[in-house]
Amino acid sequence: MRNGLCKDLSFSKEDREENIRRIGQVAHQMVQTDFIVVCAFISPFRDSRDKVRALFQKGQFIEVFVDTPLELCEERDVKGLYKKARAGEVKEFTGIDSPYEKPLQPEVCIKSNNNLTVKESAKLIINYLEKR
Ligand SMILES: Nc1ncnc2c1ncn2[C@@H]1O[C@H](COP(=O)(O)OS(=O)(=O)O)[C@@H](OP(=O)(O)O)[C@H]1O
Ligand SMILES: Nc1ncnc2c1ncn2[C@@H]1O[C@H](COP(=O)(O)OP(=O)(O)O)[C@@H](O)[C@H]1O
Repeated sequence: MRNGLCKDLSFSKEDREENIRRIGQVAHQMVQTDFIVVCAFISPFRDSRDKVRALFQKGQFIEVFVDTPLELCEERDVKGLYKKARAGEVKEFTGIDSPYEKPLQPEVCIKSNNNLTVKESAKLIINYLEKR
């Protein structure tokens, strides 16, 4: 999305809101035509997530919170961006100088610091889908 449909957007609060709004609209259109859509975006603002949720029928929108402490994100630092953010080379970086509002009642919460493998974490989502 950020390479295409949203490439005009920055990481300011307003642009992140617009990013998630567009993503929600596209996902909604796709769900209308019977796609199952999986989105993995930071979506740091509760209000933006709730607005997307409101587009869908009850039970159609499943919020998965991958709950990872900042220290662990920084330890993993897969792309070296936390280091750059700490050095002031990347601005408005989530968790450093841009906020993240934790979901209050996500359908699924995956604690990423409890030594589960990626596969075991994914299984928690599958379990939720199978049970409902
Ligand atoms: N300042 C800043 N803050 C947060 N993230 C940043 C920033 N700059 C770049 N990136 C990279 O952009 C990807 C996250 O974009 P999202 O569209 O998910 O963000 S948001 O939902 O609009 O907040 C994510 O990339 P991927 O890991 O490739 O998904 C981030 O690493
Ligand atoms: N249990 C786990 N759950 C999720 N990611 C994990 C776990 N253990 C290690 N990792 C690693 O954490 C990193 C997550 O990075 P990334 O995919 O960039 O996440 P995000 O886009 O959500 O920030 C990957 O390198 C992944 O292998």
